[in-house]
Amino acid sequence: MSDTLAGHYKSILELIGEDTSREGLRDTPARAAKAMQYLCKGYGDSLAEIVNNAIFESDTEEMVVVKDIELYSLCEHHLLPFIGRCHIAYIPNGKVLGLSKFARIVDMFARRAQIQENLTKEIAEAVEQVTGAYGVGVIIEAKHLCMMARGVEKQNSSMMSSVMLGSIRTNPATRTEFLTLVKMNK
Ligand SMILES: Nc1nc2c(ncn2[C@@H]2O[C@H](COP(=O)(O)OP(=O)(O)OP(=O)(O)O)[C@@H](O)[C@H]2O)c(=O)[nH]1
Ligand SMILES: [Zn+2]
Repeated sequence: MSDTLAGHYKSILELIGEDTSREGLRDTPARAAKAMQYLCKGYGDSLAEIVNNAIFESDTEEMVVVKDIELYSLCEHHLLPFIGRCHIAYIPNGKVLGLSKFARIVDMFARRAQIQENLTKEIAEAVEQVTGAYGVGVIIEAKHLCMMARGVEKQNSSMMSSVMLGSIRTNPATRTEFLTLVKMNK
């Protein structure tokens, strides 16, 4: 698979007018293949393996927020990176999830070809599925290289997307609490 991918990168380099035998490019097809496989490694992950049973009993029913989780993803339209931060809130229902697992869930879905809206939804649904929480909220703020380095070339615009599920969706006070906690200390 790696060799096939490297072969395709070699063809791409030739098609853009490069000389693939020059010293600087000799290992580039193999490197690029490895990098692309890394950027897309989320396809190989499963939620159960990622979570690794790190779910703990707890009687807290107060909102937990994990914010500013960096994310690197690939826009599925141009295969260019979009880069940003993800904020996740949930209201536990008898169980809390190991802290690092939120970042692992973000990576599992970000490390694929994505659009931001679907990424946001997939993270929210995974957190809901794993925790059985009363409510889940996910916000992503990201900058898309396809809008910065090419196309409309807008350097300062960013995209915000959100998905609220359960009580965070239906209870306006809870939703406001999440938004307030995300904005704190910014
Ligand atoms: N909604 C959404 N759109 C995205 C995302 N990433 C990239 N896009 C958009 O996908 C669209 C693809 O539009 P097309 O007209 O098919 O492609 P294009 O000619 O390369 O578009 P331009 O970027 O406008 O030059 C563009 O408007 C991109 O900005 C994303 O995560 N969410
Ligand atoms: Zn794009």
